[in-house]
Amino acid sequence: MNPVIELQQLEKYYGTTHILKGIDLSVSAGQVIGYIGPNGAGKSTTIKILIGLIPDFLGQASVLGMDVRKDTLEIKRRIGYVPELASLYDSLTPLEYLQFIGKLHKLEPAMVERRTMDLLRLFNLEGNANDRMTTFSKGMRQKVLLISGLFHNPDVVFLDEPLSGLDANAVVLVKEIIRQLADSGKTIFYSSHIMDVVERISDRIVIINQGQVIANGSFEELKELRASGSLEQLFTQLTGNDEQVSIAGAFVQTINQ
Ligand SMILES: Nc1ncnc2c1ncn2[C@@H]1O[C@H](COP(=O)(O)OP(=O)(O)OP(=O)(O)O)[C@@H](O)[C@H]1O
Repeated sequence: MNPVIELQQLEKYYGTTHILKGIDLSVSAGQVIGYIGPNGAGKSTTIKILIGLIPDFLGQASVLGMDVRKDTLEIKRRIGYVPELASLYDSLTPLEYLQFIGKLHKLEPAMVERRTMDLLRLFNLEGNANDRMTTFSKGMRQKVLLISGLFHNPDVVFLDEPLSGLDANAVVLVKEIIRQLADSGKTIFYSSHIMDVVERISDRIVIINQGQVIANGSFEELKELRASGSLEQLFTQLTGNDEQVSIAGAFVQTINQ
């Protein structure tokens, strides 16, 4: 089966800073890929390249067999993207915003209205459908972003920190949505810092560090790299930051001086 997402020797410079140093990755349909790494490792940059937001990179990147440099519009039609920082048109209401998203995807207006209300209700936001989003909490905004990224039923979904700001019930709901989307054949590529979630819902976990893939496999396979119990422990060991206790001690000592 052809890969749904493929990266070959992906490199990215910002100015003279080498951020991605040759990422190779191949993802099949129906997989949930957890793409993790330390702050600043290049996760959002990789996602932005895959969705066509960053065209200047080296190497090859394709989504659904299409070149992300050339087939930008067709790719955008078939993917969903939930960005890292809530960049919503705040002065709109969720109803207005999702109608706007529906128009961008050329969806039928009556269906857009019906789907909007149904999805807002499922996220407990039906009472806020006509409120300006300037008044929304972080989690409420994140829910609207999640709905807008999935609204047009995309084949491939890119989620950058999708659980940011969500309460425990919403986290469980989003995890289940991700699982059920993948079970129905959709491909989910997401980054997150919440290791126990990544551990539980990913078919494959890809860890990047200093611009390179340092681990790529199921959680069971990754565990064989080190004799550690959890993904959190494995992550801190592999990314060279397993001195958090002494760093925390130094931090507290510094503010006490
Ligand atoms: N537009 C930009 N111009 C210059 N440097 C950038 C730009 N965007 C990102 N960077 C740098 O590229 C590196 C990777 O950033 P990126 O946002 O991809 O990291 P990330 O892995 O998503 O991090 P986080 O976990 O903190 O969200 C960082 O060092 C960042 O400072």
